[in-house]
Amino acid sequence: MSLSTNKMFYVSWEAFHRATKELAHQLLGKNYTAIVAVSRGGLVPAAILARELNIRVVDSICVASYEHDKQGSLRILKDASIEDSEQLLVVDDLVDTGETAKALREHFPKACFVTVYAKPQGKPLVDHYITDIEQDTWIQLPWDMELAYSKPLADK
Ligand SMILES: O=P(O)(O)OC[C@H]1O[C@H](OP(=O)(O)OP(=O)(O)O)[C@H](O)[C@@H]1O
Ligand SMILES: O=c1[nH]c(=O)c2nc[nH]c2[nH]1
Ligand SMILES: [Mg+2]
Repeated sequence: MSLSTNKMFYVSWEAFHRATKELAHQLLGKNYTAIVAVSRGGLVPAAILARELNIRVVDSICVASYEHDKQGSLRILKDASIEDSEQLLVVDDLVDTGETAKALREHFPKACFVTVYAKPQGKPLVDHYITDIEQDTWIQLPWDMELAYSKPLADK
């Protein structure tokens, strides 16, 4: 979905860290040996999961999506050098329409695909996620925001 919605779900750094650690709990003991972060949004949860699961092999796949192009088209700007396997975790911050996840699943068919947030349309494409978000809601991630003064209610 696009940012034209006015329903927002604001995520603080702490909330993001807490949710990603919860994701790490779900994945603990499954013996994943490598991570591919889906850049850019997947870089932050990938670092947290790598630390919690003690995974030291971390790579990235850099993608760009086209809004006006046909559905499902995703350009790979830089591929990962890690081979697809059942021990590979592919990490993104969120799944929305599922187009990114769909393309990456085709790219890494054996891997486990995880996100922190999932909207209904994209949910069937992820193996693990933590928080459900409504389809018409925009997730405001902490790296896209800054602290700002807020007027008292009485002055608004
Ligand atoms: O399920 P979808 O509809 O495909 O949307 C999900 C993707 O969109 C966002 O990335 P974006 O393409 O905005 O780029 P970024 O990660 O570089 O910010 C997000 O990080 C996911 O990768
Ligand atoms: O920051 C973001 N929030 C979202 O809800 C979203 N959906 C796709 N891409 C997104 N980026
Ligand atoms: Mg992304």
